[in-house]
Amino acid sequence: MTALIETEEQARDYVRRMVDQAAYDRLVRFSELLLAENQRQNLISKPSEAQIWQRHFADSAQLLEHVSRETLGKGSDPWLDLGTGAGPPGLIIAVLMPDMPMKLVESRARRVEFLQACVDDLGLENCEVLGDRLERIAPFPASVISARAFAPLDKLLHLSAPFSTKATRYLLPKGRSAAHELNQQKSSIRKMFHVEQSLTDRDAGIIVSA
Ligand SMILES: C[S@@+](CC[C@H](N)C(=O)[O-])C[C@H]1O[C@@H](n2cnc3c(N)ncnc32)[C@H](O)[C@@H]1O
Repeated sequence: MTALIETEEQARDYVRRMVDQAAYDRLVRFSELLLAENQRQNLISKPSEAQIWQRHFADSAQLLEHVSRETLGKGSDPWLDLGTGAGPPGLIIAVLMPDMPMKLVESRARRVEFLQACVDDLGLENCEVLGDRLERIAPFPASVISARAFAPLDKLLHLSAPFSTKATRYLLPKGRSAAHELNQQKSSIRKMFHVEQSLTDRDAGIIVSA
């Protein structure tokens, strides 16, 4: 198992090892855009500004440990990220996997504007921002559904069900509540998911479908 990522330097190294120079440069540019916009709207917590690689970029990038990158890419059903907000994890994944069709759903207008400006600035042709509530978006089959800090697990599964197929992989960073949230579900749901250790927080987990 990859060692826990405990510092900004380790987080940068972890992400850097995953990407080529062009993608790494895009992430550096995105960090600048995010920090600048965080002065205008509340996108990420102030304490996390100094830990952007650990708390946001590596925390998002680690989701790729739980998918088969060989089977995802051009021609795949889209990866759907719910409630993308400031960008994590969907926009970071879009940078890391430039061939993967990404759809980022976000309902708040100022966040949608920011996400779209980032997509344009970074030239992310694989990435579409869907600026509406998830409930109002026409369903499509998603190869992966990710969501960080979006909704409680039962609500999340209910809202995302129209986008889910037998082949859909759920990747749900759930912080410290992961195991507890999963244990609260009925047994048919519990059997479909398990909890993976987060690499960026020893007490956090990622709920992953089988
Ligand atoms: C707490 S933020 C998390 C943002 C980001 N995923 C992160 O981890 O930093 C949750 C986001 O989900 C969006 N959201 C909540 N319910 C939504 C819905 N039904 N449809 C689309 N977006 C929604 C909110 O506007 C907000 O930006």
